Amino acid sequence: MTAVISSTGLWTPKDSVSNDELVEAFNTYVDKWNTDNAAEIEAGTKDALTHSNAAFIEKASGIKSRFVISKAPMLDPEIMAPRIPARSNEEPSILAEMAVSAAKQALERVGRKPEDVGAVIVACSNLQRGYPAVAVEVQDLLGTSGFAFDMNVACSSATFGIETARGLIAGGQAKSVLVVNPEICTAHLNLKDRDAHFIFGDVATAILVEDISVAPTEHWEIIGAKLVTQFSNNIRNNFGFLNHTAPEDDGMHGDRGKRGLTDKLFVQNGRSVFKEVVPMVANLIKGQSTKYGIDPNDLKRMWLHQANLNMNVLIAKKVLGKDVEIEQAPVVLDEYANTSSAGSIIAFHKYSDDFKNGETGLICSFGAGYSAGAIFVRRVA
Ligand SMILES: CC(=O)SCCNC(=O)CCNC(=O)[C@H](O)C(C)(C)COP(=O)(O)OP(=O)(O)OC[C@H]1O[C@@H](n2cnc3c(N)ncnc32)[C@H](O)[C@@H]1OP(=O)(O)O
Repeated sequence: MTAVISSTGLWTPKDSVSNDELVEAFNTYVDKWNTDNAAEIEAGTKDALTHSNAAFIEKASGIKSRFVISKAPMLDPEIMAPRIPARSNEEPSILAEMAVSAAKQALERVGRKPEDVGAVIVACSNLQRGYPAVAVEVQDLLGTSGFAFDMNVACSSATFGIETARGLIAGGQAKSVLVVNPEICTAHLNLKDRDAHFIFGDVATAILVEDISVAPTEHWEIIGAKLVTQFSNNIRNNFGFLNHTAPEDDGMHGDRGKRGLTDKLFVQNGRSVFKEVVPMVANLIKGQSTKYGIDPNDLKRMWLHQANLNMNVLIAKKVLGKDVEIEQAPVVLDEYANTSSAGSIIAFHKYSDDFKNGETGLICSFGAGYSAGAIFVRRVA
């Protein structure tokens, strides 16, 4: 039983926010906060907030802009957050809607009918509710058969989802499995946190994983995959269903995070993440390449997780033993920022059409957990 990747899909929000726009809003918020708190700052009981800087953002991360679902409120210094109106239970939920848009594109690209899909996995960092599973709603909206479920491995949700789909196919549960990654990362982002306000964007991706017996002639053979996790608090978000039960935490308004920022949103020690995740991922890629008898230099492309450009350049250098050419490790985070699990899939979707029969590549995710997933693929055309 061989599972292959038959197709991918991408849904991008129409609005984009540049670093300059984001920084202007942030700095206006900072000036107002400092004015409102001038007495405490003067008395030394509060620290003044510091301006952000667009040049720093691009240099430190490689990010130039991000696509977002709710632009105006994010840039309103009085709000500094997306505003996504709640929907009634009779309307499709926003996460399901985004997932369906990406999934439809993946299906249409290979002429696959929804009813031929036997399983849907919604694999993403932030699920919008406890239950029913968003994936079951996607199944209903698309009209797929079989079953559906949600899973979350943060930034590695898509690669773990692909490998889970492969397992379902091997176990005979389905011949055609849709893995979808709707990511509204701006909603878990603290736009008042200077260290992180620039990091994330919104998007949805889809991957169609199929048994070779039903797959199109042109597809991506999965040579092999490896998943790893290693516990770390360096990327953490304490949002969850127990928040309102914590007596010491004043419900959702806990203020225990790094530098007094809310820990019910994304918080990270970016420097530590950088230092610890780079060797973890480089060793993963090198170890698996050896196992499959592939010289990493023969990989035509590595579609790496899109969190930080400098991090990707360093990982590629450790793996290849030399500086990487941009075509070999394409960048989408300049335009999309960090879109968590979707990042490496956007790169794969946008930069894979030039592959010829037999050429090999690597989809690789890494992030919170820590978690990392490496999927080695070979083009069959
Ligand atoms: C879903 C997921 O993918 S989870 C995310 C996974 N996370 C990652 O992969 C993160 C990897 N790490 C990173 O990307 C980087 O560490 C970054 C971009 C977060 C930060 O870059 P760094 O170069 O490490 O910056 P660092 O936080 O050390 O700050 C360096 C300086 O810039 C300053 N700085 C921080 N933010 C800003 C800002 N917005 N504007 C201006 N200056 C800033 C800091 O105050 C610091 O100043 P100092 O040297 O005077 O103390």
